[in-house]
Amino acid sequence: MLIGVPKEIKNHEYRVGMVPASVRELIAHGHQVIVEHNAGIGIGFTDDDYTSVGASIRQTPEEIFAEAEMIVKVKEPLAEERKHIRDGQILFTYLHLAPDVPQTQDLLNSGAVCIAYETVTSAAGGLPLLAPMSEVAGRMSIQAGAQCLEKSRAGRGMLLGGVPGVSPAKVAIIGGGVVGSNAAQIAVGMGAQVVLLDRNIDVLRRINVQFGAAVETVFSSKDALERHVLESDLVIGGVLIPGAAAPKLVTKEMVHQMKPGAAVVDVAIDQGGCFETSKATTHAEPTYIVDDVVHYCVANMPGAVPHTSTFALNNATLPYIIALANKGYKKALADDVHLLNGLNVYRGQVTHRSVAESQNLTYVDPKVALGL
Ligand SMILES: NC(=O)C1=CN([C@@H]2O[C@H](COP(=O)(O)OP(=O)(O)OC[C@H]3O[C@@H](n4cnc5c(N)ncnc54)[C@H](O)[C@@H]3O)[C@@H](O)[C@H]2O)C=CC1
Ligand SMILES: CC(=O)C(=O)O
Ligand SMILES: [Mg+2]
Repeated sequence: MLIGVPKEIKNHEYRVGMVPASVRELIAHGHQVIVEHNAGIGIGFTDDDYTSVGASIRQTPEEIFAEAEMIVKVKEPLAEERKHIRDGQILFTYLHLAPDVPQTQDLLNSGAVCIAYETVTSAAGGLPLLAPMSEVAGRMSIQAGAQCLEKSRAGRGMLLGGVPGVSPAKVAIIGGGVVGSNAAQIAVGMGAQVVLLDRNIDVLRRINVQFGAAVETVFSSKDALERHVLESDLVIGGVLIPGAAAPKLVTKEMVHQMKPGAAVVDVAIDQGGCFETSKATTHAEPTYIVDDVVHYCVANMPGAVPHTSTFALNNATLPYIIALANKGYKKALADDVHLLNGLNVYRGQVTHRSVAESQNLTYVDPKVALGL
């Protein structure tokens, strides 16, 4: 198969879909790989690093999209990339379609086979291609939140861990999955007072086993959520209903009642965000203020640490890229129900139930769509 790796064009996005070591593996499997000029330069990989393992370089994204049978990316294709996606082409990347109507329409119109990293599942019940980036974003969320609490960012001017004789900041983490547990780890490490809310008791049990008394676990009723959000200096949003738009758990009124200079980091912004006041921001301008509350809502947080993130992501995606390339999409999807769960759009049809429901579109069972 001919596989194409374009350079990412989202604001301050320096990750790349495949590192040279992965390209080498695909070439060892008998495939061809074309890489856009300087696609890996943000993490120090030159064109020579790619050609030395057997890839060919193309100067423009147009050439990559025109030639490749499968496109391997990191972020969802932006409007100018979507113009190039072709009928029958495989697109393997994060998509986050539920809150993104224009992207969904363009992908439906393209006729492409669009497999979203974030809805691929695993036998263990997790989301193996989302997890590595959620680990990164969860850990970063506390770093970002700590900066938002600084006075220069319009924060309350509080140190997360306090100092002897002065209380630490209170951090509420909504959602105890991969983002939430990684955020808790860093917040505890920095000495904050940490409360974690989830609606799944098994998740709260796991957090309790992991952190003991260092993290207070709370069942996320409306009442408890409101109380802890209003009491906190920093609130992290890390909820997910796979494939669906994030539930708006923190209302405008709650934000209005938060302490002046408190901060929120809405990691779930890539699925639309779980604060009513959230709107996606970029690394160039990561924060804005609503009702004296600092909001950090960057939709590609791991892009800020592309070295760590690219390797973490590529370690997880490589086996699936190899399966798609070796078997072709039909057999790869037929053989692996977990990869099939990643199929969001198939040649003009929405094949993920939550995406379809989020946008009132007709859902077609992926097995029916593929004729399996
Ligand atoms: N902004 C960024 O750069 C990044 C964003 N993300 C996003 O972060 C979000 C969380 O991802 P993961 O931690 O991997 O998901 P996960 O599935 O591991 O955890 C989500 C948790 O949310 C909980 N939850 C769902 N509905 C809830 C509710 N109403 N109240 C309280 N808890 C609720 C679930 O029980 C689960 O424990 C996703 O939207 C993901 O796409 C992930 C990586 C990077
Ligand atoms: C998951 C995601 O949105 C990211 O890694 O950018
Ligand atoms: Mg206020």
